[in-house]
Amino acid sequence: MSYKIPTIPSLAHHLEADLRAAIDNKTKPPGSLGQLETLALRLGLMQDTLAPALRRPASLVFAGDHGLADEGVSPFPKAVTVQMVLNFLAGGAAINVFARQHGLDLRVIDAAVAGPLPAHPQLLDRKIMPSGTRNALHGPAMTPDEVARCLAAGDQLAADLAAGGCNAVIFGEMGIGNTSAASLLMTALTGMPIETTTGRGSGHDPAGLARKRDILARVLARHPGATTPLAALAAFGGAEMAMMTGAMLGAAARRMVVLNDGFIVTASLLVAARLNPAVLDYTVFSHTSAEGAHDALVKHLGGQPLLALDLRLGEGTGAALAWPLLLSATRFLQEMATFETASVNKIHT
Ligand SMILES: Cc1cc2ncn([C@H]3O[C@H](COP(=O)(O)O)[C@@H](O)[C@H]3O)c2cc1C
Ligand SMILES: O=C(O)c1cccnc1
Repeated sequence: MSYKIPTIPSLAHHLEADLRAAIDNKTKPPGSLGQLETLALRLGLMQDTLAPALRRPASLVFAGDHGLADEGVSPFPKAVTVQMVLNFLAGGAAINVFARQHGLDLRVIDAAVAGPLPAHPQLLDRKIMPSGTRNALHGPAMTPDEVARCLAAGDQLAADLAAGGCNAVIFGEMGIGNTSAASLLMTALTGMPIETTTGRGSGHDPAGLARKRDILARVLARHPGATTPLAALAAFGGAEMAMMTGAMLGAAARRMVVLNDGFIVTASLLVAARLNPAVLDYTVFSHTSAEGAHDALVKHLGGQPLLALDLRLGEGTGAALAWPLLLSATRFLQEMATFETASVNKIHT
């Protein structure tokens, strides 16, 4: 299987002055809607229009298991991945609640969940590895071919969503052990030390965190050559992360908004940005996670998160919570009166 890194179109910079003027002509002091103005401008540049609009948003939870979870890098057992996927399908997880609240179409993508799953209208079977990734302490988590298949499946997912009229993707994930994969990718690709890139994940105590760091240092030492994006994905995984990387690049290639989430989604974005930095032109950073490394990674990528709610859940919950702010950005631009239409004085005479 070969995967071609997609070309991502440049932002519509020719519209920048007109968008700025449209925003400044609304009945408010210039700049007073702060980051919402920046968002409105960026959405116009992404969509190549003076009237950006968000259509058929999709909330995607990419799920996969990690062989490294067998080493105890997570305080929770591997089985929780499949159990949580069933919970998503039953509508009982946090992301289900927020997706319902905001009218978001929720889909779970099985990239590598260890265990059979029932057919379900919200479940997309894209299983690349039926038992999850391999244990990165003993060898590569994935083969280069498995990585390519994940990236291609992610791209196809973006293509299918675009064909259905969707122009905004809300990224989320589920996979016990995937904060470890995220930390390993971050260290391998940025050079930041394991102490900086590794946190409590789903809730380690200090002793558990020390053990996790020790294991991750041993994994890193096992893969000294894994410093390019594709080599790092193969060494550390996970399949759900590689699929997100492919879907992010595919979404940006189709001028869709990439709504980023917490630590694991951002590590997948780091890989995407190393493959094609233009993906960041289409990315909105939804929140800063309480997982300490997230802040450092967002800064590394130059992101400006909308929310800081001390979330440390994943699933796309931070992105779903930020969604109405994106809607507000498009709606003030569409619906607010201008100084002229509302006969409001613009300058002191
Ligand atoms: C019940 C439960 C629900 C979750 N939903 C998301 N995560 C989050 O925690 C996991 C990563 O943390 P670690 O690397 O420590 O395993 C991922 O599945 C992430 O989505 C959950 C974790 C648990 C336990
Ligand atoms: O930041 C996140 O998304 C996160 C942090 C800890 C555990 N799971 C997810």
